[in-house]
Amino acid sequence: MRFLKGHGTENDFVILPDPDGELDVSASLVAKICDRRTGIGADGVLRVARTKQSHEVAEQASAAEWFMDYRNADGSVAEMCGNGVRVFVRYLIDAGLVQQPELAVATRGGLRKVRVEPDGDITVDMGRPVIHGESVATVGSHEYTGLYVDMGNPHLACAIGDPVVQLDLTHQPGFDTGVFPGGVNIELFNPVGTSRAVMRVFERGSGETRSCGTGAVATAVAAANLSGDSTGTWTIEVVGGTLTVTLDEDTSYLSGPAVIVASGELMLSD
Ligand SMILES: N[C@@H](CCC[C@H](N)C(=O)O)C(=O)O
Repeated sequence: MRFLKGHGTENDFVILPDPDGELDVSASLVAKICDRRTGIGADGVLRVARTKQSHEVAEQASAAEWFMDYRNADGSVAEMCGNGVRVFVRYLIDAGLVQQPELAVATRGGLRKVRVEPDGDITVDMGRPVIHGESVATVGSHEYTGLYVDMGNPHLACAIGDPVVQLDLTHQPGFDTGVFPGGVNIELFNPVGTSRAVMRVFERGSGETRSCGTGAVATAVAAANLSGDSTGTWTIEVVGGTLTVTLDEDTSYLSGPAVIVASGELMLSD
């Protein structure tokens, strides 16, 4: 099985090209691939499939040739991955599968329009964030109140007083399973000056990662909400780099780098 490896601000992915829909990618195979000691190591897997051959998203086939079949490191599926879709498009361009700098990608969370910028950064129209109110995350003995933001996938973005760099995120933070029965991605952030935040994230299905695109947008939404805004451009500093989030009346945009760093033949099997 051919694979590539890429990352967006160090949120890293194994890419499995599957243009003819031939791969049987089970949850256990994904977990083996993502294992950082016995596999390739990644936060998730991006299977590159044709939308028309993918029954889950077949209704998007008239608008998007390619479907980003995203899996978390534990093998679970997720609706959307903001950094994943940027790396996915970097792969499509590098592989010569698309030529134009603007295209739509099918995801379980719906169609996402993507643009390759002249400087090489990749911008995704992430859709309109939906705010569902407040909930609480627990890290160690500390409780942090945050905003439940739906980005196609669920997020709880908490502004905290403690420096995020000092948090111990080696264990799953607590959350209200009544509010998030399917789990949640938890962002903890420190607002810094105007329109900037430093963020760490504990992702559903992957644990702490060095960046999360949907989480960066959720963080911008929560940070803007704290300052009484709903629009503007935010710089989100993540462990693996810097992402730019723009919120406007109707939608949100995520921009940042995305690179492919390796390719090879996978010798793992189920
Ligand atoms: N890292 C991603 C989000 C991946 C999915 C997430 N773990 C979930 O289960 O919802 C991003 O960049 O958005």
